Amino acid sequence: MARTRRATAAPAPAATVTMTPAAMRQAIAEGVNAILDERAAAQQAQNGGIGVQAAPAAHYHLTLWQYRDAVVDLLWRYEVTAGDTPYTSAARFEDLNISHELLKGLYVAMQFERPSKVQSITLPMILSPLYKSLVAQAHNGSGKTTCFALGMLSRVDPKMAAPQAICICPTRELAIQNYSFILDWSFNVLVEFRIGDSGCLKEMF
Ligand SMILES: Nc1ncnc2c1ncn2[C@@H]1O[C@H](COP(=O)(O)OP(=O)(O)OP(=O)(O)O)[C@@H](O)[C@H]1O
Repeated sequence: MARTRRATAAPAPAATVTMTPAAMRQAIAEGVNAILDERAAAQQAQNGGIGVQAAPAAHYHLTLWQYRDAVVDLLWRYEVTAGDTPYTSAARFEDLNISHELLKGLYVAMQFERPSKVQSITLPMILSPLYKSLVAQAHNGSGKTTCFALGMLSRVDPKMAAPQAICICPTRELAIQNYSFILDWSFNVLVEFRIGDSGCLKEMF
């Protein structure tokens, strides 16, 4: 149901809009309010024209959570602005500055069809100039590992036989998990990966 309602209130397409974070927050608030207004109107119609009371804050947050997909979709429609550099979110992996080998890994080895939401927003920031630092937060299993793995691999030069990227993990288990993920999808990229501890780093450099 939320999807149908959202379609009627669709904002302008990404290509025409550049937004600051504040303007984006405002647009999200307006989008969510529009959804809530429609919902209240529908309830009012169901109640024979009797209006419903304004939602208390806790209820509003709960509703916002229920409509999180709508919020993310609204976010996704706009250009993402980081500092003074605007990035357009990517709908396809081909829209990104990634090599043929890495694309093949995504499509053939991993069988991904298109970027997840966190990927579509963060990958343009990681893969295009000015290559700014990025801190991203998203749900478990939303595709964050692919973001930083792609970021690392796309900046490595396979012709240079020297350590070029380090992925620091809080536990050895996570390091092993990331290692096997990267091995799986970068099967055709001529780069060597090692897993180790601080001693291993000394040895490598
Ligand atoms: N674009 C995509 N299309 C389809 N599947 C994907 C995509 N990106 C990631 N996945 C798959 O979704 C699963 C979770 O991805 P990933 O491990 O990158 O998420 P995560 O956000 O890092 O998870 P966690 O927070 O648990 O570390 C994996 O099986 C991965 O292969």
